[in-house]
Amino acid sequence: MSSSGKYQVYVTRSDMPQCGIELLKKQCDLKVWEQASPCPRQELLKHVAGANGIYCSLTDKIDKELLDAAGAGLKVVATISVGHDHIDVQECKKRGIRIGYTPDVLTDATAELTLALLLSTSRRLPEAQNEARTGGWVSWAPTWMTGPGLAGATVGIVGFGRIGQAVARRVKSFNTAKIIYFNRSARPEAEEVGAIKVTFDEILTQSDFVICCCALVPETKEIFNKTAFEKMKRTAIFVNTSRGGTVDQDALIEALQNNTIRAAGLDVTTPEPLPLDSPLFKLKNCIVLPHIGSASIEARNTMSELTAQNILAALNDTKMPAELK
Ligand SMILES: O=CC(=O)O
Repeated sequence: MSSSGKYQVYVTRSDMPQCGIELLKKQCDLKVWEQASPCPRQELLKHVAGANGIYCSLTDKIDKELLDAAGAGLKVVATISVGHDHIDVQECKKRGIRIGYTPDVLTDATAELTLALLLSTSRRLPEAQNEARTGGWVSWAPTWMTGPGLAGATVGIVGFGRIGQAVARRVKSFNTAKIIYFNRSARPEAEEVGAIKVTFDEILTQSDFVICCCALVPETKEIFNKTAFEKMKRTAIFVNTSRGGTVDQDALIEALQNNTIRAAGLDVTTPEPLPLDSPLFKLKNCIVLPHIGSASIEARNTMSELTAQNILAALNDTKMPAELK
């Protein structure tokens, strides 16, 4: 606690949506990294000292070293993200530090972005816009700027949690022929959209569109590797809105360069930001977005409020609205 008798919360960047920050201010003393960019590691280690709560984002690595730097008074780490691969969950559990995250409230936004990326990639929107702007649009042409449609296609979804399901519901409205999914366990929600559980190999070999929506855990690290891309149809479109770590990126680059698959739409990469000299930026058959899956105004505001509510609940030893168990 600070000298005012209030809990101290460290906020790792200055541009967190204010609605959450205002909630916290009413009850806590806030220290905020002064820049609208990730707090550099050494600064972060210094600034978290004595904090009872940390409001962080997916760019902050919350590991043993950071927890040590915060000290024994730390009760809660709350991330403004649904993904939590940046947090050493076991280490937090061991120390009795509770973890807050933001499931559900970003599901629609992320599913919307996934569909936007899917359609932009298949129908080549950035390439087409570039042609229109730079004189490539000479006349309407029957085979120019064509790409595969979703109607009649088989769509494979890897990871059938909240976001995978929301993607499936949206995809279905495009009159797809079949939706298949790969997930650790069968999901009853699949029935609603007629999605069928298959093996990972079946996803690869049968899908016209392969969409990665799974969490990054040891079992999903680089599941999209050279072998996986080679099993996909040569006409397949690959979309990733989960984490860059699910993909062996060099293998993907090779698959795109050699037309082993048709195209890829990526909202996530390794590393982030993706260096400007990455071959991915040079490929016409690849769209790279800067990790904006949840970036609807509404979702980001709600995520910030939920992050604040998670912190307040943990500091008051009550039920957190979204605690990672
Ligand atoms: O990637 C975004 C999130 O995990 O919320």
